Amino acid sequence: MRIYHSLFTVSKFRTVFDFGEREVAHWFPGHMAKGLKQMRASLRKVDCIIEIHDARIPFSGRNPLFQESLDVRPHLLILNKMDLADTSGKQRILNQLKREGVRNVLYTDCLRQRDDNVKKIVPLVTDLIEGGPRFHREEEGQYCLMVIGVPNVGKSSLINALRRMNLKKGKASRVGGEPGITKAVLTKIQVSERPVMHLLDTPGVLPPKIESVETGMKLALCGTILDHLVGEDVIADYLLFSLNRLERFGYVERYDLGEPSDDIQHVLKRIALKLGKTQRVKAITGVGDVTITVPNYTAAAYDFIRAFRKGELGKVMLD
Ligand SMILES: Nc1nc2c(ncn2[C@@H]2O[C@H](COP(=O)(O)OP(=O)(O)OP(=O)(O)O)[C@@H](O)[C@H]2O)c(=O)[nH]1
Repeated sequence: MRIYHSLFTVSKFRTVFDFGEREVAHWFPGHMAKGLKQMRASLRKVDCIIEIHDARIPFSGRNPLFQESLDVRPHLLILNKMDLADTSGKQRILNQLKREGVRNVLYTDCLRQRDDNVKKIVPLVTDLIEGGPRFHREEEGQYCLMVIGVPNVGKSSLINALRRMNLKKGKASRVGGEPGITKAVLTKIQVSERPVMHLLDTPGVLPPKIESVETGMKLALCGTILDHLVGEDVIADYLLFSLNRLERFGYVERYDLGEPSDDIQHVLKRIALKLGKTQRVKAITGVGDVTITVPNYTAAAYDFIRAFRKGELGKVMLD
């Protein structure tokens, strides 16, 4: 990959992103918070909470709403999608998390067939549970875990990876439901024999905590908020801003741009032309109608965002 002169970075790129008058209040649809109450009820039956979040945003958007339940039980933070994250500053992140009281952290890639860190989860969780008092549940002799996190961070993928690795069979055997647990979290999946450990097979979906427009934009970039609520055009612009800020210039060659640019209209136009995403529109002129070809900016924005989410524009750390 070509190295672009850092002078370019200093002189031509925006140093701050103009978020305008955007309102984040509607970026998380209210109905998604509905599950929280249900989740709180089932948390009482849980010995360890596995919170999963996107490794590209270890701080942004994590929801502390369940924290009161955490006081009495161990908590493991899984930073997933590590294959998409720039983990060179891992120690800084672990230190900051520690200062915030988050001590148990594992990085995972749940799509990898055999991820060594996914393998570490059951032994680590066992240590955590056995190292602390199990209020109310001392008599049961079985451990129950719950996976929680904001949308699209890989909760289901983690559950599948745990099943794949620990059950050594394609499909998990289901164990009977318990009265008093809502239907949505009725099913438990065994993930370990010694000690007997179950996982509630329906993960808890938390609404992301969107404390600022920038947090919202990072969450959107990682696919945690529905794109259309934020707007693909502004997500694409924030992506361009972020790639330039992080000096991830893979997009320049991918889309034959020649040199980095900070102008999203210019970049999207080049993407559209490169990918053949153009539209023919009729224009009325003084001498009659003519058909002209114009770039499809929306389709180009989609491609740009999708390429980023697949890791094709390089690994990043957005926090
Ligand atoms: N690159 C990468 N992608 C992943 C990883 N884990 C999950 N994904 C992808 O992320 C997307 C979301 O994964 P899910 O497991 O459905 O996430 P979820 O948290 O259960 O999503 P919701 O049901 O929307 O709350 C899917 O496209 C997965 O293939 C990972 O470790 N790396």
